[in-house]
Formats: sequence, C-alpha cells, structure tokens
Amino acid sequence: MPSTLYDKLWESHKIHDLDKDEALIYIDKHLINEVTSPQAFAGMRAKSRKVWSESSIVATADHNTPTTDPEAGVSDDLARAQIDALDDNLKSLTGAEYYPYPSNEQGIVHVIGPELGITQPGLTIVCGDSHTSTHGAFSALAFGIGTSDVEHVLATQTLALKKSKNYRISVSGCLPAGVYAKDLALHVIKRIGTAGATGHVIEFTGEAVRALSMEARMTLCNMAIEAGARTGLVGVDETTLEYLKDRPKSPSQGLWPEAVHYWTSLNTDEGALFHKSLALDAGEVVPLVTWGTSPEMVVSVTDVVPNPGLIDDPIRRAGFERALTYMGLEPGQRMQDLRLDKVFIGSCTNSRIEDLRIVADLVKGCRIAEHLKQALIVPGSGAVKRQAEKEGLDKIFIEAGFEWRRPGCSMCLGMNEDRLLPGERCASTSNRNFEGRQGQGGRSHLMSPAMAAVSALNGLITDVREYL
Ligand SMILES: CC(C)[C@H](C(=O)O)[C@@H](O)C(=O)O
Ligand code: SF4
Repeated sequence: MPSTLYDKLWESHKIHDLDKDEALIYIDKHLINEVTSPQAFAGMRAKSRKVWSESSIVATADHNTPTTDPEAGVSDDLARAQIDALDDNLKSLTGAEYYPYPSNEQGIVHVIGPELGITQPGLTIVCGDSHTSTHGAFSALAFGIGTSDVEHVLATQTLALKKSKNYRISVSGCLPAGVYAKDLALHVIKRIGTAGATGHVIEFTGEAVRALSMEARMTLCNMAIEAGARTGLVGVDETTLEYLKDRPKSPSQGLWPEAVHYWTSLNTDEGALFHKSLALDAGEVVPLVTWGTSPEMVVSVTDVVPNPGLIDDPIRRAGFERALTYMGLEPGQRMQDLRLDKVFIGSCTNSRIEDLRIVADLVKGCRIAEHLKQALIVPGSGAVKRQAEKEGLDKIFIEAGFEWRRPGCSMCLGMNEDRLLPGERCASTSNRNFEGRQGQGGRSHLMSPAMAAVSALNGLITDVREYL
C-alpha cells in the first residue's frame, strides 16, 4: 500500500504497537536545552536512572543566554542557574555533544542541528521545545516534548506516542518578489487558523515548496506548529542532499551513496492517502504582518487593522477586542502607519545566514529610523555569526544602526536581557506574538526578515515591495 512520508518515518521507528493508533517509538536524536532539562535530569538522579544513549544527545544553552559580551557573565539568577545546571548535567555525559555557553558553536539548537549535519533525513528527533518541527524540513520526524518526556527519552530512548493524521499542503506556482517562506507560513496559518492542523502532521509539497532553499523550508516547518500541527515535513530532494553534503556530521564519502539511496526513499508514494489536503497558489501570497496576539491575527501589510464588530461569533469577537486593546490599536488603522519602537531580527524561524543576507541587501548604505529605541540582529548560531562576519554583513548592519549580537533566542521570548518594555511596539521575525511574549506589555508584529529590515529603515511597518 502506498505510504506517506510520515507513515514511513513512523513505521521505521516503531518498536511495538501499544494500541490501535499508539506505539512505542524509538528516538534517534535528543536535543537538549537549559530550560526544559534541569527537572528531567533531577528526576533521573532521584530515581537513580542512567542515560540510555549518550551519543543521541546534542545539548546547548540557547533560551536565556546573554547576547552581549560573555565576559560580563549572566546577570539573571534563574538564567545563570539553568545554564550552570546544564553544564553540571552534561559534565559526566562524555558521549554527548555539548556546545556550552559561551563557546564557538553555541546557538539556537534548531539552527545548529541542521548546520552541523546532525539533523538528517529519516531520523526521529525530539527536544523539550515546540519548534523542533524545524528539523522536519529534512524529512526527519521531529517534534517537541514536555519535561517528563525528556526524562523518559533520557532513560529509555523511547516514547509512547499516538499516531497523528496526515495533512498535505501543496503549494503550486512560485512566490512573488518580496514574498518569502515566512509569508507562506503566515498565509497557511491565516487560512487554517492556529488549530487548523491539530492532531496532524503537515507535509508541504508542490513546486513552490520544491523551489525553496533548506533555510526557507526550515522557516516553513518551524511555523507548522503555530498552525496546530504536531510537526511539519518536506520530502528529500536534490536541495536536501546538496545542503547535507560535506556538513561536519554528515555521512563520510564512503557512506554517502548508501545514505543518499535511503534518504531519497523518504518521500510520499504516489497515491498515498492523506486525511486532509489543502492546495494553495504561491502567486496569491503577499507580504503579511500580524496585528494581534496570535499568529492567526494576520493581514496583508497593505491592509488595515480589522474590525471586530464585523465578527459574528461572540467568543472570536471578544478575542479580537482583547487583542486590539493589548496591542493599542483601533479598527481601520493602516498597518503601514504603525510606528515602531524596536526591531528584532532573529529566532529559530529567521536567523540563518540566508535571512541575514536578505536583510543586508536591503539595509546596505542606509540608516535605521532616528526614533527607533533599538534594532537587534541576533544570529542563530556561532557559525551563522562567523559566516556573516566573513561576508562583511556585520559591518553593513552596524553602519545602518543595528546592534549585532551573539547567538541565542534573545528577544524572541525575552528570557535574557533583550526585552520589550510595556507598550513598546516591535517588528519581529520570530514565530509567536502572544501577550508578553517579548517582554511584559510588549507588542509584537511578526513578519519576514525583509519586511523587518525595511520597517527598521522607515521606523514604521513597511511593505518590502516598495524597496525592491
Ligand atoms: C521555552 C520553550 C519550552 C518554548 C517552546 O517550547 O517552544 C520556547 O522555545 C518558545 O518558543 O516558546
Ligand atoms: S528562538 Fe524563540 S521560538 Fe525558537 S526555540 Fe528560541 S524561544 Fe523558542
């Protein structure tokens, strides 16, 4: 029977059927961060459990690490305690890969996994972090887990999982100029809502997806969970293989042909059945920007703030009204008139080298708006930082008035010093705009790096197409 890519990944990792649609699944790679692992390690110690497979572990501190000079140390007590705990917990695990803070390779785990070639097609990858879906761009079955599951994987290398349903989103045509994978992700969420793919794994297919770089596919899969999906997937093709070739942890030359042979089988078979399907035309996607406090509260950059009065459903209407109050907006206001206080370019959604090149192209020789209090560019990893510096992008950013920082999650969720203050309005390339997400009372507008770049220059939310 023809199988979907998800079915293949599921079957190849199934150890034992537990129930009709529940099974014990083997986990190949376990990514670990400083926020969701301390309790799991404490649980292991309390029960005298041993780590099952040290070599499956890749650990780094990313969420609350400072992005300024590491010499200054970590000022926040909780952040320091979590970073120290990760150091302690990893000390005895000599078989694990650990990129501590501060070190050359440290960065957002969803950025360093792929760039080191740790993320490979056909693997099951988990992390105590919801945006683990990013790795699905490589045909890996990758998803976020809770702290108790982190302990379970540490101890057993398995998880008892309920099988998700298959959801195909196929995108035909090609994305117009000034429209990026971030816009496509927001377009999907706008269309199906933040619960639209609940209980499903989304496989992105179609010529517009095939035309995306690996970086762009990662952006798309990263945000699949914001549409409610368990994870996102893209089948292996030449672009995948090209990206993986010669990465530090990729198979050696001798093993490469065999790896390629297996990896290319990681595609959905002709005629395989999906529980749900959605067909989109890339040509209809426009630059999008969120106005509210959920990624589905999103409009075209040329639109106005929506009017809740036009919504029939009272619960939805109340949600819109609350979001408008929190965001300090009035229905009918033009998105492009919104004045920004800060700009944040970074996060596991959009902090890879390709994102930074796009930003550099747009801001080269220009200056950010006078009134901006801060414009941060935070590379996703040490390797992205070094590559950007090699290409001279850091100079372009600094000359334009941006702050060029060290890698980490930073203002994506404000667990370090990089935060919004109450009432501050921010253009952000991250994936979540919940109340308080970037700092208590902060107001986040999600958009592509290109849009964030030109919005920084203008000091207002701005349509990148005017700059092309
Ligand atoms: C802190 C962490 C558990 C969280 C997640 O799971 O995604 C964070 O990364 C986020 O983006 O909200
Ligand atoms: S960059 Fe943001 S979304 Fe990604 S893992 Fe860090 S906090 Fe979560």
